[in-house]
Amino acid sequence: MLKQPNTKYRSFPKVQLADRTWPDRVITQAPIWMSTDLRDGNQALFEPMTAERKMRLFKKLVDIGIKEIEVAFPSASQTEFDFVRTLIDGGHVPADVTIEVLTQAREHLIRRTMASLYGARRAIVHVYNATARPFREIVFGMSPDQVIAMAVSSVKLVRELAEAHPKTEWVLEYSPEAFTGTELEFARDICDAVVEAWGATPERKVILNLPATVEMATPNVYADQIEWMHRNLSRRDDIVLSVHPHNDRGSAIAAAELALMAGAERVEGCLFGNGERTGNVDLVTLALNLYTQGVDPGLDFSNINDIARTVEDCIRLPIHPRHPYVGDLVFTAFSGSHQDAIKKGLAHQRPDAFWEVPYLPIDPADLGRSYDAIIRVNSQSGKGGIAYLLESAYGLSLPRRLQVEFSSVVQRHADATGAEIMPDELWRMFSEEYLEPATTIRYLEHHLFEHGAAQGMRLMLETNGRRITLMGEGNGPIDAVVHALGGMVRVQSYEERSMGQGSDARAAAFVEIAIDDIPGIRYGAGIHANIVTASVLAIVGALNRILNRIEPEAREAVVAMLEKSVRQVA
Ligand SMILES: CC(=O)SCCNC(=O)CCNC(=O)[C@H](O)C(C)(C)COP(=O)(O)OP(=O)(O)OC[C@H]1O[C@@H](n2cnc3c(N)ncnc32)[C@H](O)[C@@H]1OP(=O)(O)O
Ligand SMILES: CC(C)C(=O)C(=O)O
Repeated sequence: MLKQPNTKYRSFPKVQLADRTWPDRVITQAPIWMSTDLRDGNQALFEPMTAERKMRLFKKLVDIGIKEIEVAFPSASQTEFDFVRTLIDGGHVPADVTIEVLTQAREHLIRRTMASLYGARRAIVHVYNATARPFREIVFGMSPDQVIAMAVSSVKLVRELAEAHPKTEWVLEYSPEAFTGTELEFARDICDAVVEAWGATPERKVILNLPATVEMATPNVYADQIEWMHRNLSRRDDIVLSVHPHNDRGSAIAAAELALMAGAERVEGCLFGNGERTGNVDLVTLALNLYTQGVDPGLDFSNINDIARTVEDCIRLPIHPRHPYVGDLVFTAFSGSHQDAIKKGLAHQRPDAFWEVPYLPIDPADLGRSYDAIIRVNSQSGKGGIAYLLESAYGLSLPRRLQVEFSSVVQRHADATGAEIMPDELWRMFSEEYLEPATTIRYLEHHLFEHGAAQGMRLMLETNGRRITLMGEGNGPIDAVVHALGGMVRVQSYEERSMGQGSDARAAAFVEIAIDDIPGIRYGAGIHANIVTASVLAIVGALNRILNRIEPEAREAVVAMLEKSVRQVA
């Protein structure tokens, strides 16, 4: 790259529009949407779509609710021409949908283009010629007046051919191609001439489409250009002002939004931003941006995954996993603080309240996406995401401090493997760590019985291959177990939850214990149909987890104390 890029590139000139009004405007209604997936999108593919794929995508666009669809460049090939004929002759165009086709401003191409449309109920004929100086001078070798004459004579020819076929409702669209690089006065003059040549009226408007054929500047400059045109076109009431942003600088969405604020009423683009080079503006993102501001886009993306798969299959290009609203990863949080906030936000969100879940600009359910995939766990995840996955996949809700304890277990595993951890893997780790820890002391069975005002507990365990029976009593089962264990165990916290519902319901007990003279506090968990059994399992589990972390001699000392308890009680 150059050390001094200013020797090769220069900044885009400002538009003289000191009293611009668009910065204060808010978009309050959806524009007219025009999909050019089957034309601009199609011309940007390794291989153009087959007629079958074009038809499939056409039907999907109709399902979404798009009412104006540019279906072909009929003079480019027989396939393109035939596709338009099939749509018309096969009766595939719904009554509320208008098909559109594109043609250069050249007589033989216009005649062929019009022939493709005869018999249509309503059709938009889209004529274009480039208007920027390099095109005028280098491509066409024409003066500005000659370029205007080219546009005007083409429009007159379309008008003449249209008038010869009055059964069709004809709409003219004109694009000064390369508008963003065209002097604004010249763009206005050629557009005014076209409007005049078509004989436009407020009832028979011309669509004037001002393309960012190449996105050349920041979006505010495009907005200024659109507002300038909006204010300076001589017959604004006879015009539907349309924009066609490309994404060369990556800001097509912003450019389209600012253009709407600046006076545009119609947007041309493609689903998920397919199109020449870096693509056309993405109609899905634009529409859903409106939706998240409370504006009905008039388009239906309730099953966005199905739309995405159809588009990918038709155009044979993948959608990026981080593409707004649709990418596989956009409703996913890997990092701990995001997971924590999303988990809390989802729990806090009421169905009838304004959407307010941190990090999620839209409710994934509105797009037919599931919450399950929102949180995923890898080495950057924290306790919140881990807890969310265990709860959503297994109905297991962990106490907060247990979440902290278990997340360090998960963290070690994630660091070692470097991979994402799926819910079944999390469950396996949780089971190994808490439900089936390596055992010094094995639970066999217990009997709980009334013992006067107290509860008595006979607890059978196995240590070193020997069965021992301990007796205890207390003011409840937990107290009785602690007593049976000789009082060396102190319960720091106890929580129980239910897992599942009805006859399948099980109890989950979580106990946090400490042992006298042994450092560390550990959780144990027990899951069982019987809550007392779950609690006993949790205490024995926690005991084992502590014993697993200490020296063998200390462990033996604890076991010896237990066996001593047997003698004392028995
Ligand atoms: C920004 C856009 O997306 S514009 C749409 C682009 N899409 C397409 O081009 C669709 C596929 N194109 C094609 O199949 C062919 O280019 C055709 C059928 C349209 C034309 O083919 P050809 O007649 O062989 O011309 P070619 O492709 O070489 O185009 C260059 C000629 O078109 C002229 N031209 C280019 N754009 C226009 C225009 N909008 N209006 C009038 N003439 C034009 C050029 O000046 C050049 O003319 P010249 O040969 O007299 O110098
Ligand atoms: C023909 C026009 C609208 C076009 O595709 C462009 O300028 O990008």
